[in-house]
Amino acid sequence: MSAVTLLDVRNLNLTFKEKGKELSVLEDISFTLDEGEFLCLVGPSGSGKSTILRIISGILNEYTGEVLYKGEPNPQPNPNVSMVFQSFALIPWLTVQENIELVLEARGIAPRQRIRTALRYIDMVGLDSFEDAYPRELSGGMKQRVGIARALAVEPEILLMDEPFSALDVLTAADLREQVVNLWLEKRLPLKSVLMVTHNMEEAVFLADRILVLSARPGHIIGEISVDLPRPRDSRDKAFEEILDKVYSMILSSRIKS
Ligand SMILES: Nc1ncnc2c1ncn2[C@@H]1O[C@H](COP(=O)(O)OP(=O)(O)OP(=O)(O)O)[C@@H](O)[C@H]1O
Repeated sequence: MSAVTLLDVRNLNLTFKEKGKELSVLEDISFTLDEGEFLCLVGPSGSGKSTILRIISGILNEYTGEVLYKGEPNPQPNPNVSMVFQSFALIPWLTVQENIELVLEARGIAPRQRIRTALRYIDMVGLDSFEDAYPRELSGGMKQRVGIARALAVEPEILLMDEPFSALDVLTAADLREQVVNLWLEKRLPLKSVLMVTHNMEEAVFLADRILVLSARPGHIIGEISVDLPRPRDSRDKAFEEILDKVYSMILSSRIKS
């Protein structure tokens, strides 16, 4: 039985207009995200990776093309989609719990339920006893745990992640990567699929079922690589290295051609 397609992105084109100049950013981007899939988008800086996430999350809507969610036009915003940001995007004057409750309030969840849900997700990301801390009191890794808890607390089917680990030190990033993959694999949550943007090819091979490689701006998809490796993955395995080489070669060959 083939998997249900959650997102169907068709022929996205986007040109930003700034100070009378046109900047073509996305060129004919088409891909799908299936139920149960972890999909990574990699590509050079400026290739439009974040722009694709912003379109899917409904923040940007000046594109041409289509985004379908389960075969229907993607609602803007789509309550089944939430996002984790590279810069954490926490509100500095709110505590950990209040940061999470805020998104629940925006979704119309009643106060008591908000408290219960926020505490459950704070616990899930390993931050129990930090409910009352302010962002300034937290390390980068802890801030991103809050970012992840906040995104999961609205119980999305699709998690969008925009370079979520790139501002963290190597060990913290490795730890959080593993936790995210476990939360997704455990299937305890309504979360079905993840679409993640990263600069880090090794991270993509570690996490993804499938990697889409974007060209330099204007971004178009130059290739797709399936990562058919058992989990947990080890970057020192030969099969891992072979796939990583494929990703690098695809990016390098597109640079040589352009
Ligand atoms: N609102 C905007 N107005 C004008 N140009 C924009 C706007 N947002 C993004 N851009 C430009 O669009 C291009 C793509 O940006 P985007 O952030 O999507 O790329 P990216 O692949 O995510 O880059 P990076 O990996 O560096 O984060 C860049 O050249 C950026 O400067």
